[in-house]
Amino acid sequence: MRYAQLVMGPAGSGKSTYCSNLVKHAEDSRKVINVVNIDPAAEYFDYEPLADIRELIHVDDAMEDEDMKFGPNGGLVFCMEYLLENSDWLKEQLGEDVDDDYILFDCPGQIELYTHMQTIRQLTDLLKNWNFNICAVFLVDAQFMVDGPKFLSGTMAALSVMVNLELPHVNILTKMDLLSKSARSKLDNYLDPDPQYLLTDIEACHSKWGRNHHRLSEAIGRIIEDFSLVRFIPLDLRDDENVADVLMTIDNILQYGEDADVKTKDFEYPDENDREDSFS
Ligand SMILES: Nc1nc2c(ncn2[C@@H]2O[C@H](COP(=O)(O)OP(=O)(O)OP(=O)(O)O)[C@@H](O)[C@H]2O)c(=O)[nH]1
Ligand SMILES: [Mg+2]
Repeated sequence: MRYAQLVMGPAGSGKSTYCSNLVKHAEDSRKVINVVNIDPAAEYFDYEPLADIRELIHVDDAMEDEDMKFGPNGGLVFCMEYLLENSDWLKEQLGEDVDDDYILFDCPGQIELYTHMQTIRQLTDLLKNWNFNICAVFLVDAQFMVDGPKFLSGTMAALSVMVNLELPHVNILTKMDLLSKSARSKLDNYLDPDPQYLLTDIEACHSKWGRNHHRLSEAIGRIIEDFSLVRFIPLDLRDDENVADVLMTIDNILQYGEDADVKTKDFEYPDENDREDSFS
């Protein structure tokens, strides 16, 4: 078996940073995690990718094509379809089917790819055929979740990804280090889902939505709570224990390491004092 996290989320939600931090975290516990970049428009990430879609096709290739004349979003969709048509390339880049391979797929930030288009789903079907257990990991910037209406809309976004991909799924709130104390405590109240609290908050925002759709918001909140549909795990990358917990949650879902000789590499533990207390 091979293992994959499909790391998704809106633009700038912290996908690439999450990937590079997980690689470092794994190194600290003498494990190997690789990252594959499948964002054809990626400009910056600080991990060494196992494979990089930009070597197959770059979004500029699609945009600069005289006949196609794509804009950035159409170009992205074209590139993802091109990747699927050239899946042999990806298969070769992923290498031999080695037991306990662990790969993060750093995805593009256009959310429509996950909420209603089929390309990512087709990609996951391919990965399943190649013996991968996959966990969908959906990242949302915690700063966009700290008031009632935003929390509701972030929850609905996560839900549409879950419905569209039908994969084992984890939602993560990123950039927890940027929240103020008061924002953090507000978020804690939402995370322990209490639709009533959320509703009161939505109403307190005096939004037209809150006034006109009180019962709808309440119903959505209740459905989400009753069916335990959407949960978010907060992640502060500065906190090693938090990172380890998140990774363990995902590994349990993937059934990674259950009966395995987990792949390790010789690695010298850094001196505790040398560790930087920063998120990257
Ligand atoms: N403070 C803080 N900043 C973060 C964290 N994660 C990411 N960032 C910053 O947020 C910005 C976007 O992070 P990326 O990791 O590039 O986000 P992304 O989701 O890969 O972005 P796209 O690929 O453009 O969609 C960068 O400036 C990061 O340094 C975090 O946990 N804490
Ligand atoms: Mg990125």
